Amino acid sequence: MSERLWLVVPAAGRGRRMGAERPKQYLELAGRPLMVHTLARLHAAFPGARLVLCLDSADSDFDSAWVPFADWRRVDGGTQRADSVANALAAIGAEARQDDLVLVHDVARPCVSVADLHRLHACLVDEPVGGLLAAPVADTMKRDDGTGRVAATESRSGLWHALTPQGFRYGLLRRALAAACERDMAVTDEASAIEALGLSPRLVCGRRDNLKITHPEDLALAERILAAQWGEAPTAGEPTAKETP
Ligand SMILES: Nc1ccn([C@@H]2O[C@H](COP(=O)(O)OP(=O)(O)OP(=O)(O)O)[C@@H](O)[C@H]2O)c(=O)n1
Ligand SMILES: C[C@](O)(CO)[C@H](O)COP(=O)(O)O
Repeated sequence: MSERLWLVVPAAGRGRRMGAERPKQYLELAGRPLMVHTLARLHAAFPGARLVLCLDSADSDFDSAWVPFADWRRVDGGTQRADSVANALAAIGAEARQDDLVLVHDVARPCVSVADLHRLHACLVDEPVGGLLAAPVADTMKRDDGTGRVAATESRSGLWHALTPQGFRYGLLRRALAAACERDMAVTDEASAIEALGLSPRLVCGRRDNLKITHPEDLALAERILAAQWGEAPTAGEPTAKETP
């Protein structure tokens, strides 16, 4: 299969659950804007990839000097995450081949390890359906009764947390997102759009510390994760040592 790799980074969210004065991708994390960490990790893993960065059209915080990729472009985000990703795919329609691999990674996941990125890519190179990084659920699962009390304990067997990146062939992913949009389906990740076509994306076991920064307390946790991954207090520059799980 083709070796051309596209990276789509949805970064057009407003960070409402974070409740900060600016979108969370611009908050400081270990001395740098959160987005810088995410882009640095992706670049460390795939320096020759082509990047498509989805940004809010009214974004005034972004600085193009943060982008380490030689081949990159900015596209406007959409109303939902899936709309941002669909815009990115439409923007590269004239260049992308149907079987090009597209990895979609949330800007809000700055702790993704280079080892996981490489493992996912290796698993997807000859995988026509595509797949995603995911982590098996480790806790006992409760269902609530709607009043704040437990209605039932659910089996965790076979349950996984969906992480990113999620990687699919360009043509398949574009078709899947268009079909989901036509059916007005709420898709919170790429895999669910592919599943709606009757296909089964591959689950690639990833590290649990590939945290999606969502709530205020996640920032401090992510700083500790980055420090542990680097094996030292975080400083400027590329994360290198102790990246392999
Ligand atoms: N219209 C949107 C909504 C989200 N995202 C991106 O999708 C990822 C996952 O979304 P989430 O964590 O929900 O981010 P926000 O939408 O920013 O957060 P919130 O839902 O709390 O507002 C983030 O990288 C976010 O920037 C996007 O590109 N376009
Ligand atoms: C894509 C994703 O990160 C997988 O866990 C997630 O679905 C996006 O988060 P959201 O909060 O639903 O936008």
